Amino acid sequence: MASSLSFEDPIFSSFAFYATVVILKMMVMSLLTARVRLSKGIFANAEDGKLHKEPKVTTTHPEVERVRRCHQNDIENIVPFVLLGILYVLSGPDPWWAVLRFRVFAASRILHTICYLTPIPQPSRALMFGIGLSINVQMAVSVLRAM
Ligand SMILES: N[C@@H](CCC(=O)N[C@@H](CS)C(=O)NCC(=O)O)C(=O)O
Repeated sequence: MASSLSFEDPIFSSFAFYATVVILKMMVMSLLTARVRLSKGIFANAEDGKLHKEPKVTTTHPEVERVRRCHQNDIENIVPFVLLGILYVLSGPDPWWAVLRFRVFAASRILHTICYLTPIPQPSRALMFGIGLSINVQMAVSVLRAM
């Protein structure tokens, strides 16, 4: 049965919740990057460090770049999740599977960040990335099969 993009639709309502959770998580990465920059005095542009005691302008600091890569990885995976998720909801998926997919995706992205920033040895991060990617592929296949 087809679903609709209404909060009264339980599948869309679940999607909206988990999509918002992962979007907020992704937005937090900007704040984390700023925090690492300020604590280390590392800036991407000369004008950014004007108020810092000992500013250093570089785009190769390992800790700053790690947070930035983590943010970039979120963008590569969470943007497709949000776009595919809308199409997936409209394709009328099985509610149990749909909610499970949204939950597993959100958990995998939160754990991916923890693995990246801690850092926890591989293949933990690769596994979390793979789980999230697999959910996106599953939703894409469901959408194509609904045509
Ligand atoms: N753009 C990614 C594509 C592959 C990917 O996302 N791999 C996962 C698991 S190893 C990852 O966390 N990559 C680290 C990253 O994107 O910085 C990369 O360059 O690694």
